[in-house]
Amino acid sequence: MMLKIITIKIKNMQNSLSLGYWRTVESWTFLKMLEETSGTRYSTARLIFYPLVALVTFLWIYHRWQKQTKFVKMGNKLPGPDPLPFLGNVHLALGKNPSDIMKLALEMAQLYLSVARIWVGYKLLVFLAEPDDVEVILNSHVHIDKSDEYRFFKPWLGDGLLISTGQKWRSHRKIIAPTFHINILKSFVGVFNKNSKDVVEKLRAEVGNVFDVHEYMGRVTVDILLETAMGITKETQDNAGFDYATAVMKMCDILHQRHYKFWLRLDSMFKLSSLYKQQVKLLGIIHGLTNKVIREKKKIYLENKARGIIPPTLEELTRTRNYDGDINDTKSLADTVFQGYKDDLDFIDENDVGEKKRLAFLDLMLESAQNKTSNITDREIKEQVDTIMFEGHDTTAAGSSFVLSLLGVHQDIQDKVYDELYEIFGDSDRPVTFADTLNMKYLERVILESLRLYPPVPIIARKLKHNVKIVTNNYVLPAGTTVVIGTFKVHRNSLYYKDPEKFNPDNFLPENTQNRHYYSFIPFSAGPRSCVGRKYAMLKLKILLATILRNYKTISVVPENEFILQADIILKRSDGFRIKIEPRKRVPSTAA
Ligand code: HEM
Repeated sequence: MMLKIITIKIKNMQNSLSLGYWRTVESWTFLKMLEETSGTRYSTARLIFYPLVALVTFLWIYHRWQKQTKFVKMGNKLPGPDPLPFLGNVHLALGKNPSDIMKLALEMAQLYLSVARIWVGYKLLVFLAEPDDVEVILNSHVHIDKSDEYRFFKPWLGDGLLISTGQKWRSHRKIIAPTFHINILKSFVGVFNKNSKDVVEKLRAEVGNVFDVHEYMGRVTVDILLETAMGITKETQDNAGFDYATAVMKMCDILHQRHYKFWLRLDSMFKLSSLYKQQVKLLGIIHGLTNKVIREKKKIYLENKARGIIPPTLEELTRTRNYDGDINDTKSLADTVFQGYKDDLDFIDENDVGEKKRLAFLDLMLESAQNKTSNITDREIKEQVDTIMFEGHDTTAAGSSFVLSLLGVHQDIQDKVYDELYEIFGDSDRPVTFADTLNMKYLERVILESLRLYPPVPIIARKLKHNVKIVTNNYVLPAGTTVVIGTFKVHRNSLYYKDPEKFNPDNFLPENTQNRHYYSFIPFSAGPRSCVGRKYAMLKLKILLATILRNYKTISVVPENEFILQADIILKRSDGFRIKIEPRKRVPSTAA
């Protein structure tokens, strides 16, 4: 019915447009007659009418031409709401805030199921939610180009790994992926522990209060990244970490506004807005920190080099060694769940990095640039540092905040998590070891289930270079289409999850995962462009959450169906991750 009304409206509009055109022509002809009979020149009127007629004619011809092009014809074969001339479906998002947009996206998802297309002007966006279709795109080595929208990140992340493409992306991924090798990650366990204990201390001030736990998670994830990925110790950090985390959150909000307020998509319009001024200021804070980090690390590197202390080269660290039977010991539940991703991370782990010496991501990049083992420039290093700091921080901050709020709602599940931790640690306060993390099987299922229902990266977008046939109805997506993979929707498919809206960690019991479509669970994306930080994130989340949950019980002040989700670059709750905490007594949940 609604569609019918919209179609009639469009037809009326088209009629009135062409009527408008003829009226303009009639008026102009009338003006000419008047000029000829009276001999007077209506120059002002001419100045207005002549360009107006030209403009209306041009727009009309352009619209008719666009409608006839193969691209538009192919796009219109896909299911989706009827578009308006020139605007496409932009009007659907007009005047909506991020929470309304999320609601609208979910309504559209209900209506169009597996494939939905919308037009933003004459730009075609196709939303995919079927794992078979998602696999066609993500598993491809051809469709690796990010969509145009990622250009909004450029002033911030430059050509970092997240947005670069082609040879540059390939060569940089080859340098960066090994810096997340499991042996290097194991050496971060101490830092994860230390920072997790710090946050437990800070949280003591909140006992009895209702507070937004995301603020604490944002801060601790930045601290951990500075120390692990950048090699900047806590003692040398100042308040910059907090300012950085706040600036990142505000930047994400600006970028998000540029996605859905279509006038801000134009650089010229954006530069006139107050948001641009804010962006310049925020980038000053963000780049100020990354520049400082790189400057200091480079100085230390050169001083060490002068004293003959040279870290091993990347080649030495990633030297291939025969499989020695040691690998299975490091495999966690998540590694089994993600084994179908066919990315380069497992391959790297199966090739030993040699010495298990702690080397930060930034050390490795500096070392490889200094030793000329790669062509990476100082500027490129900075872009990668900005990318890792962004990708590595906000995602895990949201991920851990969702787990803590969900456990606050589902007390029975929290009891099971705590009992597993009690079984591993008893009433001791000892730090978590890497081996302990392999025994946190239930906690791991809770994390995976939380990533399923509330994936921190709710959409992934690619721009197609060629026509692509997908599995659903053999639809063909034309070259130039922006494909949007709605992770949030993919994860809530009743074909793969029995009660898809229900928080149920048993969805990740081995018997439930072994025959499931790999692409029905893609919180870290999949294929050649999957998240390089996946193993880092899972290890960090386990240690951080285990440490918090050994010390506190979390209580949510709102039920899960009242979480207000915000369609942002990173999925968040616009009502805040409000919880309460109570100190734990360090006895099994039944005794408590
Ligand atoms: C729960 C935590 C995390 C989630 C859910 C997550 C998710 C993702 C997703 C979905 C992508 C693909 C984005 C796209 O194609 O548009 C991605 C890419 C990426 N992630 Fe993560 N991520 C997490 C943590 C991390 C961490 C801790 C790091 C680094 C320390 C990291 C570094 C990256 C990088 C560099 C890329 C770009 C990879 C490429 O294009 O080759 N991520 N992540």
